[in-house]
Amino acid sequence: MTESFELVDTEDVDSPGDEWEEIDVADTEADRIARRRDREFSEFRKRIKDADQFKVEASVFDDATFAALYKLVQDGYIDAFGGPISTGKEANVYSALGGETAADVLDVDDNPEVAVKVYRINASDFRDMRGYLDGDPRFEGIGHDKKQIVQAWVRKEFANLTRARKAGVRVPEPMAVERNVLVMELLGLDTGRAKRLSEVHVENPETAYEVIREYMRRLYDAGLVHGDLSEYNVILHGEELVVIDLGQAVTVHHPNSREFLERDCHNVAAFFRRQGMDVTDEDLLAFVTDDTSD
Ligand SMILES: Nc1ncnc2c1ncn2[C@@H]1O[C@H](COP(=O)(O)OP(=O)(O)OP(=O)(O)O)[C@@H](O)[C@H]1O
Repeated sequence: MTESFELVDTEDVDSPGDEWEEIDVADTEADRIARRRDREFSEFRKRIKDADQFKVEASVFDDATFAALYKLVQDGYIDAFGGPISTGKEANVYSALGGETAADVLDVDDNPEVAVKVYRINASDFRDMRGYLDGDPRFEGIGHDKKQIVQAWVRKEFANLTRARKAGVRVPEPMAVERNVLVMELLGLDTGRAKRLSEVHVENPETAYEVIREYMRRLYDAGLVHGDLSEYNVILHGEELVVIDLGQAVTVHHPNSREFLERDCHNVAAFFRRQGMDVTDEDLLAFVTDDTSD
């Protein structure tokens, strides 16, 4: 059997002319850029690993975390890394010198110091995290892949901080989120490590209580419940009380939001009872939900 084929005029055949050369050139340029990026990235990784205060922690970062940090440096949120502030179960918090973009966000002239919260994908208890994302319309359709869950969690913390600020609750100003890394305003700078409410002597507990219950009410009016509020997640920043750790905060749509709110009220009221105040969990709950009969 003979194969049949159609003869075509050579002029109709694409010639390996300009077009092909162009493709070749573009390929080479892309390769060059990719090689340069790889080189810069490994230099960056080495620099972080060699940074004195960063040594131990950096050795536990995976490549994806390095890539996220690298992007944040490129985007001007981070200029130089400082030391660890806290090593938690799920995340470590570091201080860093912010870049130009960070200065723009905070509207300051000099590069500000920033807090960098790095969630550890492997160490995170993502099953527990998954539960907190349930019923949250902002994170519908999130699957069960742990990397995705941790990243959704970090975006959720960023979104919660943004919403809380809009509602008039003093929380750290969120600046950027990249994969498992969150950059935010650094608190308690002048005094070294930021002090928690649990670590200080509260001279005027009445005022502190009024501020915190007002924050809780504003948060609730904005459709959020903190979910882990206590004297450990309120930081003293100068004269201000600042609420932190909004990763687990849920919207009021969450099936357990009422239970979380009651727990928050209990923790807060119990702390102020220990300061000698006559406050009840129920009164606080009624204040927050505006469910007062008077
Ligand atoms: N914006 C910030 N500025 C300064 N310090 C901060 C900031 N955010 C967090 N920290 C410090 O890091 C600690 C841990 O932060 P956070 O509670 O957000 O993380 P976490 O991983 O949930 O911690 P934990 O496992 O202890 O609950 C805080 O107690 C505080 O000392």
